[in-house]
Amino acid sequence: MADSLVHSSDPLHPANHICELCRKFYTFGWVTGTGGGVSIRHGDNVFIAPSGVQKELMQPTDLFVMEYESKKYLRRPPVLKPSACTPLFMAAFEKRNARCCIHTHSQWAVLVTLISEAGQQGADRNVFSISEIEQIKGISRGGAGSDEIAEGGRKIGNLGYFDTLRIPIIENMAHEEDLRETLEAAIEEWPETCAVLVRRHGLYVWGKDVAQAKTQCESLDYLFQLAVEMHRLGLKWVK
Ligand SMILES: CSC[C@@H](O)[C@@H](O)C(=O)COP(=O)(O)O
Ligand SMILES: [Zn+2]
Repeated sequence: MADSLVHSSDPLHPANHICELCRKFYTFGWVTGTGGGVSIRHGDNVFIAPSGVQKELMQPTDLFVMEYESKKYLRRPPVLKPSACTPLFMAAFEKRNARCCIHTHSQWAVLVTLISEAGQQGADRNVFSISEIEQIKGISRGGAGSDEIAEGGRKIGNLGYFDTLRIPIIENMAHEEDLRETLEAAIEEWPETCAVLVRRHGLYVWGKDVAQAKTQCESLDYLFQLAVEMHRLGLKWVK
């Protein structure tokens, strides 16, 4: 029974999808050296990678399956432990109703947290901000991604070219799971963000589905790399 939870010929089945995404993300330098990972909430269950493994070599049978409501594991591969990122993935699922959360160790993400820490791109060292770059339009307000205007007139959907993208930065801790409290606080404080940067560590980004989480992760990494190059050229991130 437990193995049937991860056996499917459908490439978009979460067990297959997580393995395929990690193989792809490895080529971007996002999940190398066992760092990073992907979790998908599908139906009543959450699919989670094991801890300390080469994410690019995972097989569907390596995955943990947790029942979302009860938080009970329906499938626990022998010997392995669930990813240390699990509490952080769950924070995105619980606080933003996300269906996919990606954690990268992107060097571009780390570099923008270091430049911000040095205060060389604006006074607030705990926020990455950038404006008037076309790729900003690839980022949703809060991981919603719809184009409607929410009740009460609060804009949702994606940011526009003339909007300033702001991503909160939290300080790294000795252990991944210790980041949960500050990550949750950042999600609460920044209702429009779909991501949180972890200083000297990487990025957590989520979406209403895998496609939105993936495309936002790609857009953010593009913006982080551009920001580093802009900094090198002495250009300001925010006009
Ligand atoms: C290179 S160790 C990286 C880990 O400490 C952590 O930051 C991470 O991203 C992956 O944790 P894991 O428990 O292996 O899924
Ligand atoms: Zn990490």
